[in-house]
Amino acid sequence: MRSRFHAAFAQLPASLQAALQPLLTDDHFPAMFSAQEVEALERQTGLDDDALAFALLPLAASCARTDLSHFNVGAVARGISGNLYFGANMEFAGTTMQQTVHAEQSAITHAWMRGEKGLVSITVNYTPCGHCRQFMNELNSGVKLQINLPGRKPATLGDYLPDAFGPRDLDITTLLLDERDHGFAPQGDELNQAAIAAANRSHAPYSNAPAGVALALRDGKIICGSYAENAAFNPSLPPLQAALNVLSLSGYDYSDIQRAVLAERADAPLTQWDATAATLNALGCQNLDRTLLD
Ligand SMILES: O=c1ccn([C@H]2C[C@H](O)[C@@H](CO)O2)c(=O)[nH]1
Ligand SMILES: [Zn+2]
Repeated sequence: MRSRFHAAFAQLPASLQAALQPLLTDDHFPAMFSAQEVEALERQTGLDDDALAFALLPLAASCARTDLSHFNVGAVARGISGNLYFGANMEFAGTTMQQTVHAEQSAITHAWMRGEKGLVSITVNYTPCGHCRQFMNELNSGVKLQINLPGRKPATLGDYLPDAFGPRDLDITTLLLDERDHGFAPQGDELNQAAIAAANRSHAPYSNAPAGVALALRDGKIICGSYAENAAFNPSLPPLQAALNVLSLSGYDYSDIQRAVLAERADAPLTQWDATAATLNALGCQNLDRTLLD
């Protein structure tokens, strides 16, 4: 089991420890459980869906990277597939506040990057900030998304974000987690193709500037991130953040990154290039290439 989990794991109920132990042995445990694993965990522990998600929060929160705040937020998203996905906040020293990934954004984009098509609920150990409520309002689950917080009755996004501004106000009908293919043809080596595939899945209806990042790790693994725009623009999540999120949740470190590729349109009104290069630089990676979508 990765060392990050040790302290949180030790605090879990004994029955949950026993059920989880065999699933956590790999240092690169994917920070998610399939519907089948969830069913087995519930059978072995007697916990129901929501109780299991709450019980897993300390483990999710232990994935946080909070050099600035030391305030670890954990989230567990449940997909319509029945899978559970961890999320945790990430802060990036040497960059800007704007690069921060919130735990709720982390769980949501994690689910998306693993192919989930919609979310049923999100369980969080602190009340979601306004930025996260707005980020969640981009999802195809809409205001029906269930939000579970410690000590509160289950409520919906609609309860937490009344009178919301969202995609419909800008006449956008393709929502976050909807299946999307921008249709750019694969080109270049495997890493370039992975970045293009990530860009093809990106949610960029406001700028029409699809973008994706692929990271090649020293062990040969490739991790991808797709750009997720938001109707309110600022809560958008850059493609590098989406990739670093999966990397970190999967038990890798920034020093495991060997090479990165950003895929974006040459003639797009926005570019991810400078921000991607700056953040990667701060993480000690200078090996970034750009592949142009056409
Ligand atoms: O809803 C919230 C509020 C804050 N944070 C994180 C962001 C930052 O890393 C730290 C302090 O705000 O907590 C979240 O993850 N979710
Ligand atoms: Zn937040």
